[in-house]
Amino acid sequence: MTLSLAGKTFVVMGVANKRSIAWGIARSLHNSGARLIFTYAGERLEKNVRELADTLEGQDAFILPCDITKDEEIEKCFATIKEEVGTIHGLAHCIAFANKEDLAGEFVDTSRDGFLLAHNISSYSLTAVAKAAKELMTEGGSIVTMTYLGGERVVTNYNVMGVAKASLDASVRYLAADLGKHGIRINSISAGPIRTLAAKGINDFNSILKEIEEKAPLRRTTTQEEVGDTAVFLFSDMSRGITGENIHVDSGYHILA
Ligand SMILES: CCCCCCc1ccc(Oc2ccc(Oc3cccc(O)n3)cc2)c(O)c1
Repeated sequence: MTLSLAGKTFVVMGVANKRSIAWGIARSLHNSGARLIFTYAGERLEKNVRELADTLEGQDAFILPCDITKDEEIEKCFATIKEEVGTIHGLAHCIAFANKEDLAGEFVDTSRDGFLLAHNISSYSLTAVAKAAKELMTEGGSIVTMTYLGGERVVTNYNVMGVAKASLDASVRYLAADLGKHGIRINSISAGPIRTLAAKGINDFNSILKEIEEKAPLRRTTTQEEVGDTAVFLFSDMSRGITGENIHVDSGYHILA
């Protein structure tokens, strides 16, 4: 058993720029010998993803759009991937969104639309994508999604995204129960805060980073690289006995009261 992913193909969903967690996962996958397929949402990101993919030596990345809020788009995206490569061996789901006004103030004030939007993009999209990807995982596979501590306990300002992550975390367990018989594992990585484009939507983000540097057991914040390396472990045979699990890559912060 090795961490090598040579000869295997993985779909990475959610690269926005070089600071994205999805890009950290893509780089670790590439360094482990994987072939990569990138999907992005919104034409304006295609150039970013192409430029980043071109920096991966010897990687012949396939890049295509996928708006995960539309079932027909997901179907078309995976039909295209099936034509291009036939079989995939794993998928990284690094997609979430909530309206900025729902990431501040009090959770009790969340609108119905804001609640549904956050759950549609940040939680249901995993189930929709897993259903489509399952058909291409003819040799089994491994799915990894990104979650956060705010789905396990109250983190100020995380609000509706925390409730959506709780839904995502439960989805990982129910999907693991369904997909195991097809040789498909599904797990989550709970990453400590990283300064990404998404983090710009979080009020007072800097104070959280400072608190982590002062209090986390490892006394430092989390990097895209270490999240990427844990993803490679979850995509590799080294984690063949693990499904429905969540691994905290957060310098140990979650163990503190
Ligand atoms: C108050 C919590 C501090 C630590 C938050 C760590 C974290 C950072 C980014 C995370 O990902 C998102 C993704 C989308 C998102 O919604 C956004 C992002 C930017 C603008 C906007 O209007 N919505 C909020 C967080 C995430 O789930 C968790």
